[in-house]
Amino acid sequence: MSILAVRQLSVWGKEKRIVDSISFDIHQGEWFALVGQSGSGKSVTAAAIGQLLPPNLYATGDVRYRDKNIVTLSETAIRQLRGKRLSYIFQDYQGSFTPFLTIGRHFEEYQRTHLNLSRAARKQQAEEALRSVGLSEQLYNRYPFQLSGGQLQRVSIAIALLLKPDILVADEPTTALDSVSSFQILQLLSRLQDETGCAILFITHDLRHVKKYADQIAVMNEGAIVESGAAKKILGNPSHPYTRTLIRSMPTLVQRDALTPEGVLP
Ligand SMILES: Nc1ncnc2c1ncn2[C@@H]1O[C@H](COP(=O)(O)OP(=O)(O)OP(=O)(O)O)[C@@H](O)[C@H]1O
Repeated sequence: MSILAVRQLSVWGKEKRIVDSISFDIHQGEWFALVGQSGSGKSVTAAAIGQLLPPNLYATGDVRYRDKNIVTLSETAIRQLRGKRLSYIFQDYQGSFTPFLTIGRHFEEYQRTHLNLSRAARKQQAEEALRSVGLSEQLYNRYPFQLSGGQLQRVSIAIALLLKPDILVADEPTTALDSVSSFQILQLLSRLQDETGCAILFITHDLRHVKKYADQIAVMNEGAIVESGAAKKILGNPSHPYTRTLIRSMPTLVQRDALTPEGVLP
């Protein structure tokens, strides 16, 4: 059974339709990748799901989470859902932090909104969460500027997973990181997904990440989904010309695939 069922979701701007009646299902514990070139509508789709669109855009259609259309939930209801059941991490992790608040205060704000815990329990929970993403609990008292990009993205993951959501929306979470940090963040997400059983909606234009981690993919082009299904099948045998072009534009993916088991080109 799907945990999130997206049906005929469209996103409209003033002058045009940006996302064009797309449908897909995400199942419990699944890594679902939404892929496509820059500007194809991935981020707007992710934002529409949690009612995070900027004011000049609006969504129509159905996004079912536990039999509720969450696109039409009230502001209060969607706030409760976001964070508790549906969490987000973003490419721009810097933007998620307030420079003059410590890491601990960022946890606190989140905990106070969603939980009823004593101060000591909040601190203990935050320190455990920091350790779960491979960070020292000493970062609790530090300010965002004292952490590296990779560390800050780890903190946002720790906060996003604090309440054990059913779905984590990860919108290009590694784009702003160097390749070593990106690799570590993806490994971390994969481990935490195994541990928590959450589904991940992973937004990316990098098919190398998809190849390694995704169970299912949907390929977006100009606001529409042109092809979707099991990641292995689509990457191994794409049927849509756009998907084929996307795969061809990833030289390392093609080259690695083209190598024989001995590591040479046939
Ligand atoms: N606030 C906005 N107002 C008007 N148009 C917008 C707005 N935000 C995004 N768009 C347009 O919607 C389209 C899809 O943008 P979106 O950010 O979803 O693409 P994307 O596939 O996520 O790209 P990227 O990989 O570069 O993040 C683009 O043409 C973009 O210019």
